[in-house]
Amino acid sequence: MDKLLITGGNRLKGEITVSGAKNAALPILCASLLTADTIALENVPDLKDIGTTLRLLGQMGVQSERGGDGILQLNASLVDSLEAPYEMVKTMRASILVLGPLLTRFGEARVSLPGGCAIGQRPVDQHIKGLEAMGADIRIEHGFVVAKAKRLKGASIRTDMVTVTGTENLMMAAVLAEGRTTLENAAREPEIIDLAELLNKMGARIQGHGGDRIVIDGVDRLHGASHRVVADRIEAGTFLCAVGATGGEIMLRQAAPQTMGAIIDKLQEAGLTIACGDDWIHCAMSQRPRATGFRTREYPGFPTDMQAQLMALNTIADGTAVIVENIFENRYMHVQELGRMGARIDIDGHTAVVTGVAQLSGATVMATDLRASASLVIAGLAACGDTVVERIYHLDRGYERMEEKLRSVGADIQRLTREAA
Ligand SMILES: CC(=O)N[C@H]1[C@@H](OP(=O)(O)OP(=O)(O)OC[C@H]2O[C@@H](n3ccc(=O)[nH]c3=O)[C@H](O)[C@@H]2O)O[C@H](CO)[C@@H](O)[C@@H]1O
Ligand SMILES: C=C(OP(=O)(O)O)C(=O)O
Repeated sequence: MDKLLITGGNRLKGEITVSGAKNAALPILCASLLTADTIALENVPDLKDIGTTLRLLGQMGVQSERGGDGILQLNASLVDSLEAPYEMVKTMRASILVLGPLLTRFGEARVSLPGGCAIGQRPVDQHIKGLEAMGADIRIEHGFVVAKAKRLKGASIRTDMVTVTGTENLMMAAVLAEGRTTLENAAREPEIIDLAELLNKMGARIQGHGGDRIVIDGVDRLHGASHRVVADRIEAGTFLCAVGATGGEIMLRQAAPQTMGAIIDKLQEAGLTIACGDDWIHCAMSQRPRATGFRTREYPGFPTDMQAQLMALNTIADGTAVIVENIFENRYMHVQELGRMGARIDIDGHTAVVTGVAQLSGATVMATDLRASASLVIAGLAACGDTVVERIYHLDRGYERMEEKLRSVGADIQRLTREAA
């Protein structure tokens, strides 16, 4: 298993190009199931989760090809399997996003229930409840969601909580349903807007995306389209936290600062100097970070996917920060590992109290999930001495060439491959 070896202490300086958003690209790839025409996608990041999704779609019969220009073409005219097997779903919960598209276009789907996960239970009951409201017959059989419907019918659906992939699944199901669907309490994340924009280019009739009430008028068929995936706000935020922790100055190119309001506000509170243009973010840090408490919330609140990274910054801040994780019940797996590097963090339920220390010390630590891994990298960059981050396959799920990007701005970080490790 690959590891990262980081020698801390280097200030970061230079330019990084932000990749396309994993969490926008995953539902968008699944949206290719909605039409027999070709979908052409620009800015799809090269990630393990993208590879897994392409394999999942491939075994259903979707053809995909990435051209020399980086554009990914998907064609779902020859779909001959309507099943998402456990082997794939277990490594990537977003596989549940094939459920809505398969059911609405083909009238049938068999998708393995996602397995247990390090950050919490993450049930899919709201996806199921919404599809049932649209007339689907859904059973849980042998660990699979088995769904059938002649043609889905538009419905008024209010989810019990705000769910990102739930909103995406139901939105994709509704585009080919008969009549109007209204999604109340919908998620407002930029990735939902990105998906809705692609679907509208394909001929869907969606309004209100970006708000908490999305109205979808079903159409009989969708056609091909081209789309550029929105920039990854979590990747960009992770690099900003890294500069906050090491000091220095970086320019992020091809970023989407307009999707990062809560992240930028908090990092400014922590002492970073940040300037933004339409698609760039410049940030500089020349002082010890200030302790910055926050509560994770649905968009436009502070994202849970940035909680671990901003916590890492707080471990070396001046003062004490109170952090509350409101979205997932078990998303503090990084705390123990940060503690091995000298961080002082007390957990009580959903609340973490972080008392900044003057310096972390490098250690061997284990990544437990995607953003936990990113927090350990940030801590390693700021620590004195060597840090080895093990099990970085989690990191590879969601960060494109992270160590190369960090090395290009002066970090001392290298990947130890299985043979070398
Ligand atoms: C691929 C993708 O986009 N993943 C993101 C998505 O995950 P994901 O879409 O899985 O997260 P949700 O927004 O659905 O989860 C929010 C909360 O609702 C609960 N819930 C959700 C659905 C449901 O049917 N029942 C239920 O109880 C979840 O357990 C969680 O406590 O949004 C999360 C919250 O911003 C992010 O951390 C993930 O990075
Ligand atoms: C939790 C995340 O992803 P997923 O929903 O794919 O597990 C994430 O991107 O931080």
